[in-house]
Amino acid sequence: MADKLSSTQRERALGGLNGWVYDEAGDAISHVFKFKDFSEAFAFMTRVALAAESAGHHPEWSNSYNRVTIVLTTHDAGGLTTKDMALAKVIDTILV
Ligand SMILES: C[C@H](O)[C@H](O)[C@H]1CNC2=NC(N)=NC(=O)C2=N1
Repeated sequence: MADKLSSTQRERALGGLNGWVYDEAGDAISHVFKFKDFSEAFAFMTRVALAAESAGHHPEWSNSYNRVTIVLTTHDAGGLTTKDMALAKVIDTILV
């Protein structure tokens, strides 16, 4: 199982991501994505779902019309790990 990140590791990893924010209470990172419409939002979710499944690491997320909120944390470890940072990086690349 992946180890929880130290605050130094976390800040360094966050610096390499695009627009993710740290939630201290949940020891998680989150990002609210906005799209043109539901179709675009759901297409994004489909791509993230496939990437998550192949990584064996899954987001907590919600969707409302053109908005997708993603929260990443590692349940098995009880907080943020490299798996969350790696999935966030993949999600960033899906967006471009
Ligand atoms: C057995 C399986 O790999 C684990 O249950 C994985 C699946 N996806 C997961 N996703 C997340 N976000 N946290 C986990 O601890 C986790 N565990």
